[in-house]
Amino acid sequence: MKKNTSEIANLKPDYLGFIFWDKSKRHFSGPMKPIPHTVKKVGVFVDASIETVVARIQDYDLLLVQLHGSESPEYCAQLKAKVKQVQIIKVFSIKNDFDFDALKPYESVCDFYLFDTKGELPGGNGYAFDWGVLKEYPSTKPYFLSGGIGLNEIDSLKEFMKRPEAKYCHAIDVNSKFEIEPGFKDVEKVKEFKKELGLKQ
Ligand SMILES: O=C(O)c1ccccc1N[C@@H]1O[C@H](COP(=O)(O)O)[C@@H](O)[C@H]1O
Repeated sequence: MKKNTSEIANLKPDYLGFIFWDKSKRHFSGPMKPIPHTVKKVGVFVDASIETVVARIQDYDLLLVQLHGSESPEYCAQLKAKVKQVQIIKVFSIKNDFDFDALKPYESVCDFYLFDTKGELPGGNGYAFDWGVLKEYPSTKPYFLSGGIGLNEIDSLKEFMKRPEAKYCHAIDVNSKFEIEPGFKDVEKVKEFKKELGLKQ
């Protein structure tokens, strides 16, 4: 599968994700080219064993892991105990509404939340959820906003960022809406996205 990770890394995003779920069209394996040291590497996993996650962290010097499956709070705590320096992003998928009580057991065992759209796949579904749901966000933990975000969402993103519920929005996560084909991103589109949002080029 063709990938242009280096070109995207050269745009200096804060984070760059590598998908280690082997059923994904974007599954990453093999050698990883060096990327700018300011770009934090994130490993994306779906119900992988702790041993597998630890092995990938060591293989690729991952600084964060993004857990897209039904990983329990105990799983997160065990993982954290093994790799203390690695930050954990626990993903929650939202359809029309969301019971924020589900976050409570994760408050002390992960570093970030990520809100994605519930779909057929555990991630990478390519469509957005109604961010209005986040009006009820009860936590002060920083979160990633994700799920089908593309150039068409620029205006609504700008509106969202003005709302109180965006206070703890730490990063905007993009994926399939910027692809020419799975795993191969459109560099010009990503540049445009950054420009439209007033982010450093
Ligand atoms: O992209 C995938 O194939 C994937 C598979 C399994 C788990 C997560 C995956 N992608 C992540 O999903 C979110 C949302 O992506 P999209 O914008 O809806 O395409 C993002 O964090 C991807 O890295």
